[in-house]
Amino acid sequence: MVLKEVMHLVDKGEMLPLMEEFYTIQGEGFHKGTAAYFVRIGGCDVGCHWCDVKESWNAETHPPTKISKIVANAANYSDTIVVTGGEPLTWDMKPLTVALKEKGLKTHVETSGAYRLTGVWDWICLSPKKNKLPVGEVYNKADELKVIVYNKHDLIFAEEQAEKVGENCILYLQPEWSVRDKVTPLIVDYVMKNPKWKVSLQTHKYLNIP
Ligand SMILES: C[S@@+](CC[C@H](N)C(=O)[O-])C[C@H]1O[C@@H](n2cnc3c(N)ncnc32)[C@H](O)[C@@H]1O
Ligand SMILES: Nc1nc2[nH]cc(C(=O)O)c2c(=O)[nH]1
Ligand code: SF4
Ligand SMILES: [Mg+2]
Repeated sequence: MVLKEVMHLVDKGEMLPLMEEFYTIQGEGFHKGTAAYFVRIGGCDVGCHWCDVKESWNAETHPPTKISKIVANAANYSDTIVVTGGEPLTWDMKPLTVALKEKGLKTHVETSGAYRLTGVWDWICLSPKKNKLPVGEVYNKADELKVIVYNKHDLIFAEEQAEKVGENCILYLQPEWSVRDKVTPLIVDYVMKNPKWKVSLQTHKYLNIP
């Protein structure tokens, strides 16, 4: 295919820069402990200094891949597909998610919400970032809010973000991995004092799985 054609298909969400795919256990949030197939889409310009997957940022380093291929492969592994990145909402998620739903698969997304919400989702994990706040309807549509805590100021940010989500949205505080020993006690104390919040850990990192 010529480059222009590929770029056009990526624009339409018919092809996506695929970084990696893997069958694992959802490590974080409400569905932690549940087997799922992860599809990691390249491209993100949010720029979190502690991001644990910086290799995802530059979309040009990840091959544009037809969604039909992604879907056919994913269906072999699990009935639950977690789309992550990078920032999946950089791209139009409608074609991918419609195709996954047509196969009877459950669609979950991990997103910062920094770009317009596209796609048909069974579960939306919104993890807002201070440097590029969520936009539009994602606050109302989020099933879980997962705020990463790097320092104590992030608890104030978490409360501000919790004001914006729907009343049934489940609220999580997750330690930033590199400072987990320092911030986990803060989170534990905060959750006991403010029990509308729950703790989320990156359990896959403790299990040594992807
Ligand atoms: C790599 S991001 C990709 C999806 C999307 N860009 C986002 O940030 O939600 C997947 C999840 O990992 C979280 N995360 C990334 N780096 C982390 C770190 N160092 N410690 C804890 N959580 C982290 C993000 O906040 C997000 O909830
Ligand atoms: N096991 C596992 N669970 C996860 N939950 C969210 C992840 C992500 O990077 O989006 C992730 C991940 O990378 N691995
Ligand atoms: S928004 Fe997500 S992928 Fe992008 S830098 Fe932040 S944690 Fe990493
Ligand atoms: Mg991860």
